[in-house]
Amino acid sequence: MSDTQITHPLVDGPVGPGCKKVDPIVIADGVKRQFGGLTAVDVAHVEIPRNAITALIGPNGAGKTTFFNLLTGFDKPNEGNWQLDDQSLANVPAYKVARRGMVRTFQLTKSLGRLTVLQNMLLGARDQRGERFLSALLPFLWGRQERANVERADDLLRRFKLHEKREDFAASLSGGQRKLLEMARSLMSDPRLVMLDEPMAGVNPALTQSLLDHVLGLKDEGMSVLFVEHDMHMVRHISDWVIVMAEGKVVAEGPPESIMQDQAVVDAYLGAHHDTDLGTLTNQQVVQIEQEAAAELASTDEEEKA
Ligand SMILES: Nc1ncnc2c1ncn2[C@@H]1O[C@H](COP(=O)(O)OP(=O)(O)OP(=O)(O)O)[C@@H](O)[C@H]1O
Repeated sequence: MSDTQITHPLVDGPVGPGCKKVDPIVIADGVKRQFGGLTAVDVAHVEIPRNAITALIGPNGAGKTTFFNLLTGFDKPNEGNWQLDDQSLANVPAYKVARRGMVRTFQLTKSLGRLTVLQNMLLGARDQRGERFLSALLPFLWGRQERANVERADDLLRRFKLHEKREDFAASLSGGQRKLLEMARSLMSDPRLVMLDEPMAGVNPALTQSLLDHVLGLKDEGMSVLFVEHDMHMVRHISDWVIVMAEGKVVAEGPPESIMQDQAVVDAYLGAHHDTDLGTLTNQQVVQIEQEAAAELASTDEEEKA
């Protein structure tokens, strides 16, 4: 495949794995993470474009989540460097990475489910002055900050149509509403780069469009987005750029329309089933096909018994 011939407005030079971007927000070099004998991540060089929506895709076990965890300080690499704008983030703990503007959504776990929606939002605030020594001595500072945080939380909850649920336990939200809350919470700290981990997982079709619109809205507000997703519908429809990982490495990158045709991507995803159209087979369709097959089998069984 002649990657070297292709150019793109986001890219400085030829398009291909590890290509330089015109205006990168993140640059990572030589990032490696091993678990025992397994090399989960081995990224030689990758750049994330600014003010664009970038999808990180790849088969199960490709190292996407591990790479996410490394970039955001939730895990430590064996080696490697990366920076957000001019600031190196290697060995910076997760809470400081978030303060510097790179925020990842984190799942609404059981314990967070026992907090209200509003309390969850306040957990995402950048500057929890009430916890600081000086603020403990000067409680009026705390009060002012707290009010500002609640105001911001309320604004975001209105925007994400969760305001009526403000005082409800987060555990009572539907799968899609949880995803919206996770996204809204990440915006509490005014990030420059929002990292979304499988934003479509468990979201029913009624909320899909709303979620997609919210992600597009982040870009309109000047943020950059990096998301991990298996749902090819989402990847195809909202991403400006797609990075493909397999066996810990970046094996392809490019705009969605051309990446879906790329032989390395087809190989990584589909193995021998090359003639399946990657772009049209979404997770929901796979579930539907499986359900139809199960129903078909059940009815065949019934007929045989009769
Ligand atoms: N804490 C860990 N201990 C040992 N092995 C791990 C650990 N975390 C991840 N791995 C391994 O590292 C590899 C990459 O896993 P990772 O979860 O990053 O892949 P992924 O691309 O996100 O996969 P998926 O799409 O299934 O979520 C896998 O082989 C996985 O089993």
